[in-house]
Amino acid sequence: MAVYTEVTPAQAAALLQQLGLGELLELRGCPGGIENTNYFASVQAPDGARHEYVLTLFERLGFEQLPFYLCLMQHLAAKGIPVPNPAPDASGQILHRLLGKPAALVNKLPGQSVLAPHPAHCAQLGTLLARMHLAALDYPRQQPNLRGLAWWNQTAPEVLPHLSPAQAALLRSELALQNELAQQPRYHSLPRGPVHADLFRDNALFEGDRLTGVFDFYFAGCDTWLFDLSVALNDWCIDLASGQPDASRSHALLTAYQNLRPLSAAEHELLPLLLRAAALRFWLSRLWDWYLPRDAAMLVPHDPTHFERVLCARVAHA
Ligand SMILES: Nc1ncnc2c1ncn2[C@@H]1O[C@H](COP(=O)(O)OP(=O)(O)OP(=O)(O)O)[C@@H](O)[C@H]1O
Ligand SMILES: N[C@@H](CCO)C(=O)O
Repeated sequence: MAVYTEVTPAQAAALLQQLGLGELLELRGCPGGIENTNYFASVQAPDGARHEYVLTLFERLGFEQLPFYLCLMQHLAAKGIPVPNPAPDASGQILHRLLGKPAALVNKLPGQSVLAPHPAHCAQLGTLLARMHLAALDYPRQQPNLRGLAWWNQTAPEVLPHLSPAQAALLRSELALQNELAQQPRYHSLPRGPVHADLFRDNALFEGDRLTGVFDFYFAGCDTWLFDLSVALNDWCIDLASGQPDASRSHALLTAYQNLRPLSAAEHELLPLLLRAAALRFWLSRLWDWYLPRDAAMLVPHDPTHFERVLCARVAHA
């Protein structure tokens, strides 16, 4: 259960009152997630209707980074993209403070994650990803992807001492390749904008087979659209048992994405390298969580070897 900071019903009720949302009926600690404290809150609105919210206390992120993520969610929601919409107080503030920590209250999206997606699920995700990219084009705030190349370069030396010679060679050569790519004009020609950057299958919900929304924007940042697409392809379209890409799911996701936002010639050319970049990003972050846990009690690390296999598969297919 991801509750690192206990919130009492009275404390949650006071925040709901402050936001004018109504009376707290029930507060439940929320299972899943490794980064933040999450509670589900059932609320009776002043008009008597019952609404479900998610109360998040941010354990990793500070007050300075959060407006980028929360305002992006607000921007996308205002354009009809099914993402959680942070609730404002009377002065329009959507970043709150609870127990000294930054906090947000968002609507709870309906549905469940589909952890074994079929091509039809991937196609819906591809469509939504393209819609999000286009809808975020006029988002005015800037913040880099804080898990981008600069972070990879900074983090690699910390994890390298823990790796076997073969793993270290792979990490060094892939990092060198990405640093070289970042110098090239064709890389700088790629379209970019605010992107989710962590759109895994556990960050999307479906009701039956219908995609009802995506959430967890707390790794979002300005980066290439192709990187974001590659992150999604490396999760939704990979066979978890073998680490190998699944051709029919990849085709479905890419085709649906391109129906709304066709890839340029440079994007087609660079997709194999960005798939390697996206695999490297999550191999590195998982290695970092695995070997250098920030707080052992707080973090249940994901298995890094999965992304080592995905990276090897992407290198082999390149
Ligand atoms: N707006 C929402 N609507 C519905 N469910 C949500 C929403 N936000 C979070 N959840 C639920 O809470 C769980 C944890 O949320 P989330 O993944 O954001 O936590 P986290 O600690 O930031 O996770 P992660 O490990 O993915 O970084 C999700 O798996 C999901 O079930
Ligand atoms: N999606 C990340 C976790 C951070 O949200 C991973 O699977 O490594």
